[in-house]
Amino acid sequence: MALTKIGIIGGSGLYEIDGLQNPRRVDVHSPWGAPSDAILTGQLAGVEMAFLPRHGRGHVYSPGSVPYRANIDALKRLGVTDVISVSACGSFREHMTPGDFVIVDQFVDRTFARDTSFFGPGCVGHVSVAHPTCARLSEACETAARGAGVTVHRGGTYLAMEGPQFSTMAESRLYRDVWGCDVIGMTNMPEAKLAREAELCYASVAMITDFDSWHPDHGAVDITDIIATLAGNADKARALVERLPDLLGTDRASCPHGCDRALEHAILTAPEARDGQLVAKLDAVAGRVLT
Ligand SMILES: CSC[C@H]1O[C@H](OP(=O)(O)O)[C@H](O)[C@@H]1O
Ligand SMILES: Nc1ncnc2[nH]cnc12
Repeated sequence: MALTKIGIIGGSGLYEIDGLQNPRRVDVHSPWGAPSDAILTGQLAGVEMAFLPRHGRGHVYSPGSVPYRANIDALKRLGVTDVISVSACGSFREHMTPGDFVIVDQFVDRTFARDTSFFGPGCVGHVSVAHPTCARLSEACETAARGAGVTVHRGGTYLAMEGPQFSTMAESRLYRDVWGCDVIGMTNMPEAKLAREAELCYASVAMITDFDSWHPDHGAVDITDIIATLAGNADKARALVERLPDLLGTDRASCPHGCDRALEHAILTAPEARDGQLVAKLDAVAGRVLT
């Protein structure tokens, strides 16, 4: 039985968490580059925790320049077993209002200028992302959010856009009316795909800040409105995080949905045809199946 280590990736507005015992900032060296920031580690109610602000402290990285591969590799390297992504997002649904949280379970990936995989020439791997989030971890996030008094919606499709500009009204209506998406953000892809490649359970907590640009009564998305909602959302996210250790426990059985075995039959490149340099970089992410 492994030990639980909860990794929190904090999005816009969530740059710190508090209350950790033995807090330490760790600079993790990853072969995939420098992570967004030092990773804050410690324990909460006896459970190991790691916190990484996605955009870095001071919000340095734009959604397209976040070092997603380094971030996921660094969390894996630290022994994280469960990743909870916390993100600001716009809503496409009347009943999902600013201040509500959505436990995302599907994505439409419209990003196009990011490194989307740890695998490549010399080590080709294909994982399934049909179910890109972990139902067990999502359940814990829903329970934690309800316990924290947050209005929470279980299940929703997140449109991941490239950004950094917000959508046009035509795009907003397309994503909502034609594609059936529920929320929109700029960061959960390729993060969720990379977490699956790294055999990490991944859940996404989307914190609504606005109605994007489709809503006749709300007009265009406005960054000042978003910023006004972010601080309250971040306090709720901290209250959610505080409840996770009790829900997940210290001992961790293997994932009932197979997230931690995603690479079992994923690598197609024959051992003798593999690129040694790439295989070396994959030590943390895929060492379990490559050695
Ligand atoms: C704050 S406005 C747009 C910005 O907020 C979201 O960031 P994150 O997903 O890291 O919370 C969105 O994706 C954009 O990056
Ligand atoms: N409307 C929106 N579109 C994309 N990312 C967002 N983050 C917060 N609100 C957003």
